[in-house]
Amino acid sequence: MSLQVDLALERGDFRLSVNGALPERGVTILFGVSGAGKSSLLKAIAGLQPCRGLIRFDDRVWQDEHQALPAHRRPVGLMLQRPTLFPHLDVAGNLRFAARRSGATDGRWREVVALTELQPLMERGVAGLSGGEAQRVALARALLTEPDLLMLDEPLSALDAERRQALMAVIARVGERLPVLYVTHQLDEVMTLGDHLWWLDRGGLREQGPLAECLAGLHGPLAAGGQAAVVLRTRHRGYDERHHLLELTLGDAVLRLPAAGPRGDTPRLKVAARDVSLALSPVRDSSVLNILPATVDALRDLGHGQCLVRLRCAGQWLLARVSTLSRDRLGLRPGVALHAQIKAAALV
Ligand SMILES: Nc1ncnc2c1ncn2[C@@H]1O[C@H](COP(=O)(O)OP(=O)(O)OP(=O)(O)O)[C@@H](O)[C@H]1O
Repeated sequence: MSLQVDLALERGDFRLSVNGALPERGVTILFGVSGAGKSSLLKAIAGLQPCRGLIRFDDRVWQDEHQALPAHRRPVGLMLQRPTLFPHLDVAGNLRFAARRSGATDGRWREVVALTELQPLMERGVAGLSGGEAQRVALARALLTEPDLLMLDEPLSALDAERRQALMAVIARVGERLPVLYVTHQLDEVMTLGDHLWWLDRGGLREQGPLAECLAGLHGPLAAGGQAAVVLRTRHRGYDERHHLLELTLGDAVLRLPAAGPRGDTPRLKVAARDVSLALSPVRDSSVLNILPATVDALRDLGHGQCLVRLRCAGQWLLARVSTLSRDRLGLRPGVALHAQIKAAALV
C-alpha cells in the first residue's frame, strides 16, 4: 500500500468519513456523483483542507492526532478542478515555480513540456488562456513537482478529443510508476485509465478495489447510474485486412471489432451491458460476430421490466441487460450455461 487514510471532516452540513488505501501504483478512479465529497477528499489528503484522523504514505505519517504536515511538505502533485495558476507569471513562470520546488531536471522539464504540448504557449500570460490550455499548464505543473502521489480532479474536462487521448496515455504512463488518484465522471476515462476504483457516496467510501471487479458488481457505481459496463482484458490475435477487423482473444473465444489498422497491444475492451444479448444455444445464422460461452452468476431486477445479469466468461465478468420477459423465457438463473452475443460495432 502507498497512501492510507482514515480521516473525517465537516463542511457545513456535509460530513466526509473515508477509510481507504491506494495500491503502490496504478490509476485509482475516484468516482462519485456531484457533491459526494471528491474534491474535499483530495484537498484533505494534500493538506489544503483541515481534517481529523490519519494520513500516511508508505511509512511516513503526514497527519495523525499529534501533528499535520503543511501542504508544501507533502510530496503531492495536485491538480484541482478549477486550477489556480499564478496570474502575475506567464506559462513558463508558472512551470518554473513548480520545477524549482521539486528540483526537476532540464530533461524532465523538456519531457513534460513536450507531453503537454505547451511550447507554443510558454510566453503567454495565464489570464488569457482557454480552459483547456489552463488545464494543460496545471497538469504540467503537477507532473513537474515530481510527486510521490499524483491527484487529479477532472483534469481533461476542457480538452478536445485528440488531446484527451494523448494525455490519458501520459497519465497512464505516470501510473506505472506511482499511485494516481483521478477524479472523473467520463466513462471513457474510467475504462481507459482505471486500474482501481474508490467509489465515494455521500461522504463515505462505498467500495474500493480492482476496477474490473467493482464494475462487474450488480450494485456497482455504473449499474446504479443505469450505465452498467465492464472492462475485459483481452489478448491481441491478429488483424483481418479484408474486413478491417481487429481480432482479440478472450480465453478460447475470438472477439472481432472494427479497427482502421492492426494494433499490437493487449487492449482493454469496454462492454456495456445494454450491448450484450443472450441465447441458450450458439446462433449460427446471425450477423452478430462475437459469441462467447458464459455461465449465469447472479441476477438483479432493475425494475420497469429490466434485469441485469452477471456472467462468468473465460475467467472474467460480463454484464448483460435484458428484459424480465427474456429472463423468464430463457429460464435464466445462477448456473445456467448460455452464449453471450456482442455486436462488433458496440466494441469500437
Ligand atoms: N466551503 C464550504 N462550505 C460548506 N459546504 C461546502 C464547502 N465546500 C464544499 N461544501 C459541500 O461539501 C460537499 C462536498 O463537496 P465537494 O466539492 O467535495 O464534492 P465533489 O464530489 O467534489 O463534487 P463535484 O463533482 O460537483 O465537484 C457538497 O455538499 C458541498 O456543497
